[in-house]
Amino acid sequence: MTQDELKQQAALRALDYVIDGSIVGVGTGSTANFFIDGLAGMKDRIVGAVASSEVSARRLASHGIRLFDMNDVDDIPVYVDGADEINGGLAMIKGGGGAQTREKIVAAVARKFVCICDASKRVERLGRFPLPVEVIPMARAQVARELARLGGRPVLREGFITDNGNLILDVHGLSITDPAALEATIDGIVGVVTNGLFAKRGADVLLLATPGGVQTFERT
Ligand SMILES: O=C(CO)[C@H](O)[C@H](O)COP(=O)(O)O
Repeated sequence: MTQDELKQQAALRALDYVIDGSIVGVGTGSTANFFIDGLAGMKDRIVGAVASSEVSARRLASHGIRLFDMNDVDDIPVYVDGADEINGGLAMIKGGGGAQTREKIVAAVARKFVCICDASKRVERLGRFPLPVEVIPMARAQVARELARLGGRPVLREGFITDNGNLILDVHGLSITDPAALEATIDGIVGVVTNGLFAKRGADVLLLATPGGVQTFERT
């Protein structure tokens, strides 16, 4: 079974969590794309969706799914998104697609975060995947110095501008022993918009697609 087939299996299982008559929070990435395509098959049962990126918004719209602005929405029962890494406590690294800021905003409002992944994303310890940090352009060098002081090796994502008009520094080599503490520390650096650690607001449910089937894990 290919990685894409596994991603699709996890994504389609997440359709079971969609609540009729609700506005669905939708993530970004190749796994989220499979979810969007599946959601199209039940679009008459939902009110619409809020997207965590322009690219997901376009894909939702292409299926005729009604889009809502986050500022007009105060209840999102379920948010479905992928991850770059997820640990046993359902803390994640996200932002491989550079969308972590909007993803965090939608996830913050959502009552339930359903993470959809193929088995390669499940790790014992977060940090092999470089941590994406969204940075205000004029603060790039200053933030890079601070991240280096934390033991990381920040690398500018060349040619990439976020949906918010900012830059991404991908930070290699961080030792992430306490994801929530590091998330707060990095967010405290002046000029950082958000970082890709989702520990304060981790997933509530992980749908992990393995060759043997989709396994469900719930936050305890
Ligand atoms: O955080 C993300 C985008 O910012 C994605 O969820 C993450 O990069 C996983 O992507 P994919 O489903 O393509 O493996």
